[in-house]
Amino acid sequence: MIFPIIYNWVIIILRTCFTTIAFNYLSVWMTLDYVADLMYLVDMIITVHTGYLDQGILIKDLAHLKNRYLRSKHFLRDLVSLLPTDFLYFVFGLETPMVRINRLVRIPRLDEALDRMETRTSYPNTFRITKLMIYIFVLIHWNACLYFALSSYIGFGSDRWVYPNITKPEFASMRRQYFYCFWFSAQIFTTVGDTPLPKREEEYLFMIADLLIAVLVFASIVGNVGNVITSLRDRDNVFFPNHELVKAYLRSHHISKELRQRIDNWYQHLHINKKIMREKEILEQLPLHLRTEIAVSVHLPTLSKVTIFQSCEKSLLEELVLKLTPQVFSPGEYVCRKGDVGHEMYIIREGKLAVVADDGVTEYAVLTDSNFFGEISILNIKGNKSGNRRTANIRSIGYSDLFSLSKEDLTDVLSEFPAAKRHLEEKGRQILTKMGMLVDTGEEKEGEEDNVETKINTLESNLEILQTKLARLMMELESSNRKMQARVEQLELEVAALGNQPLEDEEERIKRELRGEGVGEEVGWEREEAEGEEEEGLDSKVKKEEQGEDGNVLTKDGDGESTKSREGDVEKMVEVDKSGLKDPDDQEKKEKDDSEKNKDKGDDRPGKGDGAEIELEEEKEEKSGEVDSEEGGETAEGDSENKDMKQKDEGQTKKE
Ligand SMILES: Nc1nc2c(ncn2[C@@H]2O[C@@H]3COP(=O)(O)O[C@H]3[C@H]2O)c(=O)[nH]1
Repeated sequence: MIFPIIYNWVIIILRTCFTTIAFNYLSVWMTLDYVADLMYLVDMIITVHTGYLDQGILIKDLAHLKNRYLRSKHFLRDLVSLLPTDFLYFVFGLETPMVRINRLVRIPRLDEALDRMETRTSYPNTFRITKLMIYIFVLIHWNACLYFALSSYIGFGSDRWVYPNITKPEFASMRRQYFYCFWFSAQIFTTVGDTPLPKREEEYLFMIADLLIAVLVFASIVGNVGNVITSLRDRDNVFFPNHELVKAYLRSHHISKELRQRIDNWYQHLHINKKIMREKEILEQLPLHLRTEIAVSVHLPTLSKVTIFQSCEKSLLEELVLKLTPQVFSPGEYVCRKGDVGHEMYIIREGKLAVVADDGVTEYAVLTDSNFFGEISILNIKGNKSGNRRTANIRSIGYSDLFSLSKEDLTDVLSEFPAAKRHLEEKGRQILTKMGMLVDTGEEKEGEEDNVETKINTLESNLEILQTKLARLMMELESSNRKMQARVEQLELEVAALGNQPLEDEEERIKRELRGEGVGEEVGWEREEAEGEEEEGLDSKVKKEEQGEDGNVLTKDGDGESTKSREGDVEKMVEVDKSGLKDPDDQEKKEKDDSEKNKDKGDDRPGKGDGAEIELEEEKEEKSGEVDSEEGGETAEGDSENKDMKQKDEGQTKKE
């Protein structure tokens, strides 16, 4: 649309005012006219098919788009600009191209096109200046055309102000006519003041209008050019630090000429080699992902040449690239000095640097592009005698273009990429060994540390096992306490109840009772109930602990070995606990066995009616005897078992 609109704006007025030009190239104008019209038409079709965003969603439905366009004011404007006014040629003749004046109303579309170009172009300032030049040209061109038309109206050569007589050969040519008028018009607008004085009122009016345009419109256009130039300078200021300010500062503080010279050279180097120091600031407004992409495409080639980063994953490089700060060092300048505390490491982007002795002359090594240095003092290498202090002086030989990476950023990145860390440390260790600044216990210490770690882990798991055991033992203790208490209470009751019986009988009964032979149904049952309750409680507790949430309490730490060993422990403990708890079937079986045993033995203890409970009691006692003897070894069986139990019972009674 830029072409047809500018064409119409320039040519229609030209052809209207300069009739010779219009007639001499009539066929050209006619062709171009209809090409421009065709473009106007195509533009309308394209506009109908151009989707738009509605709440972030691209609307592409043709019927909807058509409807929207037909209802918009743009459609009216486009339609007016394409009305076939050319038919008026038949009325006014071909010498009146003014009939096409409606083509000019498409001008807003030109603005739109230029705005879009401005946001897309990589050279916005050049574009802005070009746009302004076009506007100025069109303005002067219109003025020139009108001047010629006015001169024609007043009469060529009738006074000094108007265009000279075109019958004179030197003013007759078409080109002369146009150039003269354009020059005259430009002179008025720029208010150079070298124009002939107007003679007639029309001439005065023309001059007044022109001067007003010059003051208001032209001045604002020229002002815009000024803005463009200022923004160009601002751009430079953003790219490069403001040298003028620094210069003024140096002068006001009477800085030595030599230092000032060095600073000037540094600035010159930046400008000549287009070194941009404020990258971070410039790209700050972009979202992070775009910034990363830019930084990666700009700096990745340098980074991937650095040995330590060659084998690194892209993600590490991407993380790293955003943290790099560009720095430029001048010839002879020290990047770091031996003994200083290290805060950052450096990657050489371009330039040469020397590792120099303290005398500043002896060079131990020269570091070039894609090398790095300054890592030793920030890596906390074990056994490094110099700690966090620089181990060497590094001096820039020429101008050096470096990337610096702060200690914090490096630590952050390396914590996620241990391979790169090892590589860096290895290189640092090599240098330190060469210099004799590494305490060789570094490796052993590492081994020791590993050892200590394993020990701590084992201790921790053992502690857990012990805690579980302790919990179980505590529960058992509590349970036996309760048993004892119940028993004592029982005995007290019995003593009270039998208070009136003869002392000898009483004594005999208590003795029997203490031996665990029981005194009768009631007591036996009571005791059994109490114990049963306790056992049930304990049983469920043990089961709960045994199973835990996932069916295995001891798999919590995910350590296979320790889990296994602890499982063994649990089994033992469960056995221990179960010794006091009976499975009903087992109990029945055992009861039978025991009664048979008693029969065989011809035991004179009370028969089934009285003795069943007492036997149960005994069994329990037996089991608790097993608990006690569990850790000691095997449980005794048969008679010996009973004897043992009796002894134990006696012991227990004594305790009571
Ligand atoms: N000490 C020493 N440092 C070197 C040598 N070559 C390169 N360097 C680097 O110089 C850097 C000086 O600062 P650091 O001690 O932090 O880390 C050092 C190394 O990265 C060398 O031969 N000796």
